[in-house]
Amino acid sequence: MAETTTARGRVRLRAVTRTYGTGEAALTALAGVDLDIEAGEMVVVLGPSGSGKTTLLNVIGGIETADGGTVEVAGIDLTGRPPRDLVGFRRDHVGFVFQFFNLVPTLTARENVEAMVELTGRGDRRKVPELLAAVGLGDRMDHFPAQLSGGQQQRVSIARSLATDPDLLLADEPTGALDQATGKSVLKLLQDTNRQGRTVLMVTHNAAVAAIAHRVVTMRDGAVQSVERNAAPADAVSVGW
Ligand SMILES: Nc1ncnc2c1ncn2[C@@H]1O[C@H](COP(=O)(O)OP(=O)(O)OP(=O)(O)O)[C@@H](O)[C@H]1O
Repeated sequence: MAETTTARGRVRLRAVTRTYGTGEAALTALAGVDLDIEAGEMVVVLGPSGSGKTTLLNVIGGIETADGGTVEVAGIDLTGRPPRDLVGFRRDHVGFVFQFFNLVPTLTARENVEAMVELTGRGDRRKVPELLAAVGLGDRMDHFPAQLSGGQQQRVSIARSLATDPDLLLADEPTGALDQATGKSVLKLLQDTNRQGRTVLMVTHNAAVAAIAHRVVTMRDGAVQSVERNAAPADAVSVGW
């Protein structure tokens, strides 16, 4: 898999399509998406339910394959490659954050993050406590997910996604299950991550969150309806909803 250093964290989509099902049951999730994301950008994707936001994120993250068009992420051509062929791509380039955290309930916070290092062979197990401290969980590392609040669990999941040092962080409704104050602190963490140079692409229903983005992509019916640039992205702490 060839890549160049300048391409780290960059995304290029051309005429990307994705349909689920066939015949009368066919559902077009992506209907020809063109989108470029530059390395180091924070991009927020808005749009009504069913407009294709999650599918877009999954195609970029190599969790799903586009049926048509071209997909290039971090300088790697993913076009037509099935998810099973993209294990190495995901491991080396992408971090995922989900709405419901997806932590392993039988592992502590520290073990959840360590498991990612073990599974991928990337990152440094000795740095896991440092990572958890950086997301504000220095004193909760040995707690199990059920002993943590939703916001704390999301912090663990962000630490886990950063443990492999990804070029690109993909976050699908990361604040969707959190109250406002907790959600804001998670947003701040994602913004800090971006400010350290990592590309962040975040899907949300919450239009207020778009204020922190460099660019806001609005999806409708599987296509990009608009792309707007924020002249002065807001600090996550100042966002309210
Ligand atoms: N695995 C699947 N099988 C069949 N249809 C699917 C699948 N995943 C998504 N779809 C359909 O594709 C369309 C786009 O779904 P997607 O989840 O990408 O939208 P979304 O904008 O993220 O929606 P939401 O905001 O509700 O999460 C929807 O009509 C959805 O029902």
